[in-house]
Amino acid sequence: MPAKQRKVALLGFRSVGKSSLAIQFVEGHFVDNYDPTIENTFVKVFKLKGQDYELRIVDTAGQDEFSLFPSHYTMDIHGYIFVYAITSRSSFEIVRTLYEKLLDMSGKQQVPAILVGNKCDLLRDRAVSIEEGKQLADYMHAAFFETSARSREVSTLKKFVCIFCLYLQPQFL
Ligand SMILES: Nc1nc2c(ncn2[C@@H]2O[C@H](COP(=O)(O)OP(=O)(O)OP(=O)(O)O)[C@@H](O)[C@H]2O)c(=O)[nH]1
Repeated sequence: MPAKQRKVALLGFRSVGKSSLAIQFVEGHFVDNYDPTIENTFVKVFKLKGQDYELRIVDTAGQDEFSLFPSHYTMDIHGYIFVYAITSRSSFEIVRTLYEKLLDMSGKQQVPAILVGNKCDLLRDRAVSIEEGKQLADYMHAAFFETSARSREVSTLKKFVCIFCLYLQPQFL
């Protein structure tokens, strides 16, 4: 059976750990230094329930409320991973704005999305509660996870990739 192609985009504020999550998932290591992304695509091929998948992860540049939402992210993407850092209130608040911009630009009422609260290894610096994360995820009709690229919560990363590969709603494909 040929590999199924899937493409997801990582969206969120600057420095929340989008690249770190992608690198941890695809290459299996943590990058300590901060190197702002312009745009990068990671590819991972793997088997899930007997089916081969070729997953492309588009790592986007950090966005804020003033950024113009790049229109090409509204096309040819199977699902979106919105990332904030649990240590940054502003990174959490920006997610709703980005999500609304995406809906507005794509003309859709809903998109397949996962909300990820990253940096959960920094519990002492927590600025966003799990409850708030869940509430935002409900608003977005998204699955919700807290994770850490640093402490290798790879099982969590696998979980959300599985969601995109197996359970995407046909109407969005
Ligand atoms: N403690 C901790 N630090 C992290 C984690 N994830 C990323 N970082 C650090 O946060 C900084 C930013 O990480 P990046 O992965 O470059 O963030 P980004 O969202 O891709 O940033 P932009 O390219 O600006 O959009 C780096 O110094 C990482 O080492 C995490 O889970 N825990």
